[in-house]
Amino acid sequence: KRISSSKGNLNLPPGPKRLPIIGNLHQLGKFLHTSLQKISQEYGPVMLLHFGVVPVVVVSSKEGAEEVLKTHDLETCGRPKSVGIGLFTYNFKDIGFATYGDDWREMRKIAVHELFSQKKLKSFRYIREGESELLVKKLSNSANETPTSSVDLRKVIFTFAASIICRLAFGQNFHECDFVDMDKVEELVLESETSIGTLAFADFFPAGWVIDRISGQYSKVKKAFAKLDKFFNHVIADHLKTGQPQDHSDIISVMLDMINQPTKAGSFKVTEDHLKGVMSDVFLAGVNAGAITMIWNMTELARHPIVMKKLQEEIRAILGPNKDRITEEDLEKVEYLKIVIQETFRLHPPVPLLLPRQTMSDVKIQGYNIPKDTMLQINTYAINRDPKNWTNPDEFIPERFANNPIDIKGQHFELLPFGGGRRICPGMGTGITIVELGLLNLLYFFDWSLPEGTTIKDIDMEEVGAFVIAKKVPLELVPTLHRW
Ligand code: HEM
Repeated sequence: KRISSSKGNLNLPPGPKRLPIIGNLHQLGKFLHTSLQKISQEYGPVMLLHFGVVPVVVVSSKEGAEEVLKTHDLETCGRPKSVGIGLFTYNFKDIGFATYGDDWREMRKIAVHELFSQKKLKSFRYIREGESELLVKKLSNSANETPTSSVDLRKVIFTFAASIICRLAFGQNFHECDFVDMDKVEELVLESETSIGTLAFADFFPAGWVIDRISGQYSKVKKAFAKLDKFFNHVIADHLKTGQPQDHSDIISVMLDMINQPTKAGSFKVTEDHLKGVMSDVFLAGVNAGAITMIWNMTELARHPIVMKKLQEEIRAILGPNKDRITEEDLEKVEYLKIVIQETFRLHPPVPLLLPRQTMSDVKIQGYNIPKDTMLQINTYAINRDPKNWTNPDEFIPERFANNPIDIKGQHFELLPFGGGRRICPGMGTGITIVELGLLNLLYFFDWSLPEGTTIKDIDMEEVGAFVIAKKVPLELVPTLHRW
């Protein structure tokens, strides 16, 4: 659908000139968030581009984000239907890419009730604390090796995040499970994420599907999806095998029950696609974003030894020496850790463009007319580094958040790592707890150094990803058990 100002007197946002068919695709580099940040520095905080023939309005200011996510939340909380995304979302039957409406509302309600409510958050505490102890045990073994060697923190952290998410959402204890190799879980997540990126982008090329098939991309994508789908089938089969229909202990059992229940004509009917759609969201969004957040935190700390030292001294002074284990009560005490995480979210928002929105009626954003059915992207990466909002925006300075009311919960539009409005991340509480608990364990029990012969300059900061942006090169650090 084209948007043009020729009909009526629409005050459309400015934007770079586009070419026929490909629109502005040729002006976009490898990463959308950084390319769009650069273009917005020339064309302003609300601009109109064309991805192929699809018009896209990009918002890169705090004020614009507030207008979209607060003032016009209801008019803008649709999701564009990218054909490619349909595969991994089981035909948009998930939560993240579901069209705004009754299905989305029902699915989100089930997820909040079964996964994210305060009650569930409390009752899953033993899972998170237990997995943290395993994390410490595993790293202690590496730290005790002589000569000392570095660990691949990406692997360790992904396994930690995946074990927690899969136990609380899928009721699956991966340490005792024979159908998934925990050491390869990060491969499964990252392959799927890359595939989703390929698919989402292929949509914008007029002959995208054809090009993809020729280049072999599509077969890779299909393989990644088949692996993920097989994993979900195993989890479901496992639930049916142990089948205790009255035991509503996890979201899978609850949804399986709903699938089998008769429903009144016209009312919402849960199907296997809905179940797998939610599994896909939880597994990919939950594991990936949480693990990546922890990795970026450890990366920035490794690059800033003074901050690392201050943080570890503070944590150890507050918690006291020789603790056997960290509990979630400890999280309340470690203020400096919270602001380090906040500053890392600012510099490395794991989902820099949030998920795309779509206007459901004509709206005005920052005085510009945005017609119905227009795709909207909020560039939080650009907002997070906007000198109008932050001094020395490219520097890692956690102290900027000390005695500062700005938080990450969607009410402060200059910092939106979990998005905002009605499509705000429902896993925010779970995500924050996993990240804080994992980092607190890593930082209380271990001292960290760079592998021998390397310096801070060798830490590679290159990014990779589509919707979720990760550190490309795994982070290798040497753990040493802290001696009191
Ligand atoms: C540090 C961890 C996490 C970060 C940074 C994060 C970030 C985000 C962001 C930015 C969005 C898009 C919000 C928007 O469009 O305004 C989102 C949506 C979503 N996230 Fe998260 N997330 C995290 C953890 C989780 C976890 C642990 C889960 C589930 C287990 C989860 C499930 C979802 C779902 C289902 C949506 C779609 C919501 C909707 O469209 O209604 N996320 N997340």
